[in-house]
Amino acid sequence: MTVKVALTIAGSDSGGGAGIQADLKTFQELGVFGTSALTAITAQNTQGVHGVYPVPVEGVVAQVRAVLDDFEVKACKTGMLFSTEIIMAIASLLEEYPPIPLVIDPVMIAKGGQSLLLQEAVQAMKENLIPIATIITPNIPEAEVLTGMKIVTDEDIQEAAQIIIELGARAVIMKGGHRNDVLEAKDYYADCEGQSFTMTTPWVQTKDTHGTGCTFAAALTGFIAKGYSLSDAVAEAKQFIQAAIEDSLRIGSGHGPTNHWAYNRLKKEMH
Ligand SMILES: Nc1ncnc2c1ncn2[C@@H]1O[C@H](COP(=O)(O)OP(=O)(O)O)[C@@H](O)[C@H]1O
Ligand SMILES: Cc1ncc(COP(=O)(O)OP(=O)(O)O)c(N)n1
Repeated sequence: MTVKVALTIAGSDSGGGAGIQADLKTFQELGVFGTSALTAITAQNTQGVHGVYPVPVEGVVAQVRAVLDDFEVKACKTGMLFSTEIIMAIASLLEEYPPIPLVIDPVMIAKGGQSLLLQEAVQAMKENLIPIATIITPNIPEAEVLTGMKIVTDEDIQEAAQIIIELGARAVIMKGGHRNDVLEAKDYYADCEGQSFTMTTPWVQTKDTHGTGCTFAAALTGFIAKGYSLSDAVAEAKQFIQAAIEDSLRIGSGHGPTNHWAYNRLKKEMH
């Protein structure tokens, strides 16, 4: 069996629920060998982000280059990118290598309201990174920033998805975790070939949702690295995050992390 390798380019969450830590835990659970390039260190726990310390751009580039020069990376994910400089450097670096499926989680603001992407960097993300994305995974507030439109209804979600595809992404999944008006966790997938579908799971009443977006995008990246089609990878990632939210770990005093072991536990129970 050949081990598949995935790369995450993201920030560190000292609390272990989001960022690089969530990505690597998720890759591990999927049997994918995780490699990483840190863009920033955050002092973070379940109560919030207490400090952000960006890595110098040459350090980010050196990490990505070290991984890509040595491993056959099957899928790459970006998370917290923090600045225009880091975004531009990563976009041009990735173009030096043979194309790798690229999952962009356009991380902007943490649950506690702290900024993980400088406002001025949004334009660089739209112009330089989204056009090379295999799939981008915005939550509703991120999709509002990327499209400049207010998103309330299902029709708004579909319209915003089209705008994001027109920015150059091959596919988009609009995550529904920020919709308070629904009893279901509804995510909408659309791609540049005209395929679209909605994935719905029961809404879990919990405050332990720290890192849901990172974990979902990491699972998607892991399944792509394993060779799943984009639509199958999205569907399986949805199962992964649903299990991780349902089987809460109840650690920390604020918004606790999701349970990265839960998907495999559930699979074992089913067999
Ligand atoms: N309380 C919940 N119950 C079930 N699924 C949820 C819940 N909150 C978020 N999700 C799911 O978790 C994934 C991440 O969504 P979201 O929380 O919107 O991302 P982000 O962490 O980037 O804000 C999506 O698949 C979403 O539907
Ligand atoms: C280092 C780091 N990266 C990303 C995030 C955002 O994670 P997300 O999955 O969107 O979850 P919440 O922060 O919204 O709970 C982060 N917090 N830290």
